[in-house]
Order: sequence, then C-alpha cells, then structure tokens
Amino acid sequence: MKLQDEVVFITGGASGLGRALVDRFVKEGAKVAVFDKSPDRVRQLEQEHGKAVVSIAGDVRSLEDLKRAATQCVDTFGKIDVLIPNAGIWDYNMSLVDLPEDNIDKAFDELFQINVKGYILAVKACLPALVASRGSIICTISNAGFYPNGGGPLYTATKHAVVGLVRELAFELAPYIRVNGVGVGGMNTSLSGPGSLGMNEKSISEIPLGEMLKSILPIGRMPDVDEYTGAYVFFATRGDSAPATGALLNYDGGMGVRGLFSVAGGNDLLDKLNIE
Ligand SMILES: NC(=O)c1ccc[n+]([C@@H]2O[C@H](COP(=O)([O-])OP(=O)(O)OC[C@H]3O[C@@H](n4cnc5c(N)ncnc54)[C@H](O)[C@@H]3O)[C@@H](O)[C@H]2O)c1
Repeated sequence: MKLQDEVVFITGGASGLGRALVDRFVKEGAKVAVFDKSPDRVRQLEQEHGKAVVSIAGDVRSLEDLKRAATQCVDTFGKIDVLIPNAGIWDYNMSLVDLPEDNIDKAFDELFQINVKGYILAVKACLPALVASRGSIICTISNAGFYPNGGGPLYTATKHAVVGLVRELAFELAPYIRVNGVGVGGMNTSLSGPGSLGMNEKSISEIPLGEMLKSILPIGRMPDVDEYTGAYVFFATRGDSAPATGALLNYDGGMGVRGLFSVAGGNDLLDKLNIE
C-alpha cells in the first residue's frame, strides 16, 4: 500500500473517474473525503467503504459548502494531505457557430463556475489544512487542456484555464504545497453537460467513445477508467513525486504524438520483426 494513512479530499468523487480514484486510494491505504452534488451517490460510497470514506454532499460552486466539507474531513480524519479538484462538466463539443446566442452567457458561466471556479474554491477551502500537512494538489485536466476538438470553445477554454491554474498555484503555494495536473483522455463515465444547454441529463457513455478512440489514439484503444488512477497515486505519493510541482502529465493515449499520415507509426512492427 502506497498511501497508508494519507488523507485525500476529492471533488466529483461519486461517479466516473472520481469514483475510480476513491476505490484506488482506499486500496492504497488512504482515507478519503468525497465531495459531490449527488447526496444519494455519496451516501452509497460511504456504505460501501465504511470508515475509510466520509462523504459530503454539496456544490463546488459554493465556498461555504466546500469549507463545511473541509472541516468535516479534518474533524473525521485529522488532516488533508491531498486535494483532487476533479468535478466537471463537458459541452459535448458544441462549436461556436452552434452556440445559441441567448444562452452563451449562461453556458459560459456554468462551465467556468464548475470547471474552473470549483477548482479555485476547493483549494481556498482546503488551504490551511494543506499547508499544515505540507500536502499536495492534483488537478484533473483533460486532453482539451492541450489540444483542440476535445470539446467546444467553452470546455476547451475551461481546461486550458486549469493548466494556468496549476502553474500559478504551484508558484504561489510553494514551498509548502505541490500542485500538479493530470491531462486524462476519453473514458466511459457519466460526464454530463450544462443545464443551460439542456445537457444536464446527458452522459458521455451514450457516445460510442471506445469504438471511436480505437482509430484515434496511438495506443489503439480507450483506457478503462481504472487505468487512469495510477498517475494520481504517483503524484500523491510523497516520496516518489517529491520533485514534481507545476507538472502537467499528458495521460491520454498519446494524442500529442499522432502521426500526420497514420495514427500509429508502428502498426507493421510485428510483421517486420517476425514477432507473433
Ligand atoms: N469522461 C471523459 O471522457 C473525460 C475526458 C477528459 C477529462 N475528463 C474530466 O474528468 C473529470 C471527471 O469527469 P467524469 O468523466 O468522471 O464525469 P462524471 O460525471 O462521471 O463525474 C463527475 C462528477 O462530478 C460531479 N459534479 C458535477 N458538477 C458538480 C457540482 N457543481 N458540484 C459538485 N459535484 C459536481 C458529478 O455529480 C459527478 O459525480 C472532469 O473534470 C472531466 O472534465 C473526462
């Protein structure tokens, strides 16, 4: 177990990637505080994990909710070693031309309030505890934090903003708190969209992402959600990641190394080297 007795606070931990992170961190010996807007799903997590998990329902757009949750985490587990701002929504690749004029303001506010302000408020709420523990922050980014076409202009702008946030906070919070980011790629979760665009009941799992990514990613397949959790364990581990702050890990199946003429340049390696 790599994280025995470390305490992790995660937003959006009741579903998808966040949920997989909770399971993985508990397996690694950590105690986990889960903050999510869905009271039913956070309660269920607590039931499944017993004393290793405390769950708090709230909205990442509310500093008050997050401060209440940070206090509950410290009251229950005594500290916060790692904060993972992760709760997010997607814009389902809605292009600028398709954005309805009368909803741009609301959609912009909703996406930025959850995907960017939600991260800033989570840090603000956990800051005293993180300084006291000499802890670290691991932000979930996305391939959309680095490349176009992983979202529309609104989502892509929010994820690029998180890249800036990682860099700024890594500077501002040094030498007491390390701040890093993981640029995860496509995965089968319940990722939904802004209510202002009528997308709050949608789920990315309705899209045949696995089939699509086979021919888009150099690794040739969409990773399982669980396969994304190792990077977070690495950044949370005090020993192994001690030199890392302001680090951004592209962890997306190789989107930045796609070839111009074919996605993966080594498709004929087995034939050429006579390997089964
Ligand atoms: N699924 C993908 O293909 C993909 C790709 C790249 C990046 N990401 C990023 O991964 C992160 C996790 O998303 P996911 O795919 O696991 O989706 P998900 O919907 O399964 O999980 C996100 C969680 O955040 C919670 N949440 C949303 N808005 C909230 C709010 N206002 N307050 C509190 N909680 C809120 C949801 O209830 C949900 O439990 C997001 O930041 C997303 O942008 C996802």
